[in-house]
Amino acid sequence: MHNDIQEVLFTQEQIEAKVAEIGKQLSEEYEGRNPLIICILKGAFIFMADLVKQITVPVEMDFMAVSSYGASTRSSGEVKIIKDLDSSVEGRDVLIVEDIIDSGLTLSYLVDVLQRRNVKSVKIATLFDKPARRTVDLKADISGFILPDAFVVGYGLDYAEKYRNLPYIGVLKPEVYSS
Ligand SMILES: O=P(O)(O)OC[C@H]1O[C@H](OP(=O)(O)OP(=O)(O)O)[C@H](O)[C@@H]1O
Ligand code: HPA
Ligand SMILES: [Mg+2]
Repeated sequence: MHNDIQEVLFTQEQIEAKVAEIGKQLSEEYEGRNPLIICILKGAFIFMADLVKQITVPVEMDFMAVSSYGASTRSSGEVKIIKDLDSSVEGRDVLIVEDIIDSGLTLSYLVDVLQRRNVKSVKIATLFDKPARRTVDLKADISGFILPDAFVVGYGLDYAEKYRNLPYIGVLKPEVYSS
């Protein structure tokens, strides 16, 4: 285990099994359709890569980069689009793939942006969810794991751009971000 990690919440094996389950569920849900899957960078890149391999219907993919945390463990409250989509979403069945929903600010902003671009439907699949931390009313259609109110890293999630490559998800030792 990495020295800055206090506790592993979900192991690589548990995550793999959950991602396979979500992939199966989405394949059934989108049977006969051709969804556009949007990966929210940077955090969702590992989940996206593992998830799409488990989806059996034809899909298209696009990527959007947003940021609101910077080098902090709290949302700045301002969601910045750093890279917008390459393709049009008008009339499309859109599936947003996200690593974590915490305050809900990032996704409530993005759902609003997509709806104004006249999508046919929009659904959210998140691997991790911290419902206790919501400041806006937002629910995912699929939530893989429910997390306690603690800042976590790994499997794409960072603190100040570090730890994204850990294959598990863990709680960071408080002294790492308070120092
Ligand atoms: O529900 P919220 O409170 O909005 O938090 C969730 C968002 O915050 C993180 O992104 P971040 O802004 O850290 O950018 P990153 O993905 O590049 O790390 C995470 O990847 C989600 O997109
Ligand atoms: O717990 C978290 N860890 C990393 N990034 C995050 N963005 C929102 N919540 C978190
Ligand atoms: Mg981040």
